[in-house]
Order: sequence, then C-alpha cells, then structure tokens
Amino acid sequence: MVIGAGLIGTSIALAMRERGAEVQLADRDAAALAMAVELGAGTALPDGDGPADPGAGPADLAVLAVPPAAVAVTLADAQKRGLAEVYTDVASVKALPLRQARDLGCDLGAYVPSHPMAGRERSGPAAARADLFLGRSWALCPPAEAAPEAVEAVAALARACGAEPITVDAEEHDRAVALVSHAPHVVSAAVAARLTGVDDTTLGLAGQGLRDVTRIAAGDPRLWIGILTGNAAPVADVLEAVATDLAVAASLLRDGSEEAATHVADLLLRGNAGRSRIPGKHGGAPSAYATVQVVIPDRPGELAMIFQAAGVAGVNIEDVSIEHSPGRPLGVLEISVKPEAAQKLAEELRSRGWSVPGLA
Ligand SMILES: NC(=O)C1=CN([C@@H]2O[C@H](COP(=O)(O)OP(=O)(O)OC[C@H]3O[C@@H](n4cnc5c(N)ncnc54)[C@H](O)[C@@H]3O)[C@@H](O)[C@H]2O)C=CC1
Ligand SMILES: O=C(O)C(=O)Cc1ccc(O)cc1
Repeated sequence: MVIGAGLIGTSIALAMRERGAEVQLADRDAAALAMAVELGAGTALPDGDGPADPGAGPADLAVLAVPPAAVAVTLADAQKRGLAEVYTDVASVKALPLRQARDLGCDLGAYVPSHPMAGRERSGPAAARADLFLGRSWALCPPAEAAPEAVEAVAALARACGAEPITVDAEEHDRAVALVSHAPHVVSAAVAARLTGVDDTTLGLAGQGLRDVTRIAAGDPRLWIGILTGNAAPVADVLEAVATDLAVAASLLRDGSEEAATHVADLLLRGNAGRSRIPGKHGGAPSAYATVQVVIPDRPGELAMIFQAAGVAGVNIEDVSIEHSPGRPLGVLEISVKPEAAQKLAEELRSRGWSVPGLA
C-alpha cells in the first residue's frame, strides 16, 4: 500500500508493480490519485475509516510517501485503521517523524522510517519512474522498538526497487543529508535567486556550469520548506560553514593582492578534493572517465546514430551531456567513457563523418 501518490510514492508503486506486487494507493488529492492509477501504479484504496479490505486483511507493507510533517499523523491514522502489518515512510528527514510518531503513541514495533536517496526536481505522479531507485542508497532508521521482521520487510522493499538498504541512526542520517542534500539545495536556490530580473543578454551567456549548479533549485518550495524546517539545526550548521567560506573568499577578492588570490585558490583546491570524493555510478568508487566531445548538428536521429556507432565500436557509454550553443543549430555532445575506450570511439565517430575536435 502506498499513501501519498506523488513522485516518490508512485515511483515505488510502479517499481513494485513491475515485480508483480499488488499495490493499493491513497492520496488526499483526488487528481493525483487518479493519475497514479491511470499510470498503472495500482488500484485506489476504498474510502472509509476501517481496514482496506476486511476480507483480505492488512497489506504486507504500507509506504507513507507524504511530506515530512504529515508522516506521523498519517501513520497514527493508518495504524488505527489496521491498514498494514509493517509501515515505513520515505521522508527526507528522519528524527522529526520518529519523534512525532512516538509522541502520538504509534506502534514503533511495526514502523521503520526510511529514506530513498533518489529523487527529482519535479513533484507529482506524472514525474514518477519505476527505475528511480536503481543503484541508489536507501537509508533505514529503525527505532530500538522495531521488530527484526519489520526491518527486513522494509529492506526487502528497498532491494525490490533496485536500491541498497543502509541502516543508520536517525540523528546521524539527518546530519549526513543536511550536508549532502539539504544545504546544497539552499545554496543552489541562492545562486538561482540571483538570476531573477537579469536581462536576456546576461542569461544568454549561461553555460552548463550554471545549469548544473541550479538544477535542484527547480524543486517544489512547499516540499523543501518542510524538509529544511524539519532538519533545521543540522542544515543551519552547514549553511553557516559555507557562508563563512564565501565571506572569506569575497573579502580576499576585494583585497586583490597576490597572497589573497592564493587563499582563494585554497578554497578551489578544497572544492576539487571534496568533489572527487563523491561516489560514482552505482555508488562505487569515483571513476575518472575520459570525455569524447562530438559536434552534433541539431537534426532528428543524430544522437541515436552516435549511440549506435558507440555500440558498433564496442564502447560502453558511462554518461552523456549536451552543451548547447545558443542561437546556433549545433551542440557539443560530451560522452564519458573508460579512458582506454576514448580513442576507439573518436576514430569510429570520425570515420562516420562526425567532427571530434579534441582527441588526436
Ligand atoms: N522529491 C524528492 O526528490 C524526494 C522526496 N522524498 C520525500 O518523499 C516524500 C514525498 O515527496 P514527493 O513524492 O516528492 O512529493 P509530491 O508532492 O510529489 O507527493 C506528495 C503527495 O502526498 C500527498 N499528501 C500530502 N499529505 C497527505 C496526507 N496527509 N495524506 C495523503 N496524501 C497526502 C500529496 O497530495 C501529494 O500527492 C516527502 O516526505 C519527501 O521528503 C524523498 C526522496 C526524494
Ligand atoms: O535531484 C537530485 O539529484 C536529488 O538528489 C533529489 C533528492 C531530493 C530529496 C531527497 O530527499 C533525496 C534526493
């Protein structure tokens, strides 16, 4: 059962449907529920105060995919109705819902708070994808009271969605996501907020860097204010540390001396070092891929032909991005491949007429 048929709830439902599970869906927003049902995520849970289907008994597992502040009341209500054997939620903060669930007298033996570390900057069931959780981590924060079978049921859900369950204490989880997810969201929003009201000439100079730094700033402010206020102190700690670095950098740049520049360079070097610690694809060690840059005309079928050529050359594409050339019918496709495969791919593409300027 999935309560809250938005981006995350519907994505979990779709993933479980692919594994052959029966899914019942609920949402207080009738339009969201209808869309999730239409997408094949499951059937609508009948209205009412009692169990979902008195004949069939409670669901094996209920996933509460509602905003953080709504988790505990939704859990209390679902447990009162006896909707499921085991409950989890997927909120981006973990200590708050657990504390509130305890205060409301919920059955903590059957509740394992969790958090899939995957998402999108769009909300609602229309943005849902069955493959959203593939290769991602999924944090489990069982309270001391949680029954081992309940923990195993939620770990099995994570695995069935293609994710890797990781057990972590709720407070530790919240400090970690403040650093790796919540504070970055605010920093991204602060950079993007500078762009309101600027003229088109300025925006026309924007490159991929600005798009990368501001991608997550497109997220739903109503959801994010709930996440940030629900994890306020750990997020504030990180923001203060970032703000200090920024203030020091600004004052060094105003200073203008050569010595000041070396201190700014120290921050950039620390940035390189931090960035290189982010795990690579499938959560493995960060890998250094080579990038093959191909100039592509803006024509139908172009990307498909390039990908096919890579397949013919036996080269696995690890990642791709496109650098658009504003005002010109061209773009630069950046293909990340294993370093030993770069030359082979470049030769294959050149032999088929594409321009690959970078590699000899
Ligand atoms: N958006 C993201 O990238 C990620 C979000 N999360 C967490 O997942 C949860 C859901 O987020 P999204 O799916 O992104 O939001 P969403 O806005 O797409 O979906 C939330 C759904 O919950 C429904 N809802 C709200 N209160 C309800 C209630 N009391 N009873 C029943 N339905 C209710 C809303 O109508 C909406 O359809 C949040 O707790 C969020 O922190 C976790 C990982 C990633
Ligand atoms: O968009 C991205 O890259 C994300 O990392 C999304 C995300 C948002 C909120 C979460 O609690 C977890 C993941």
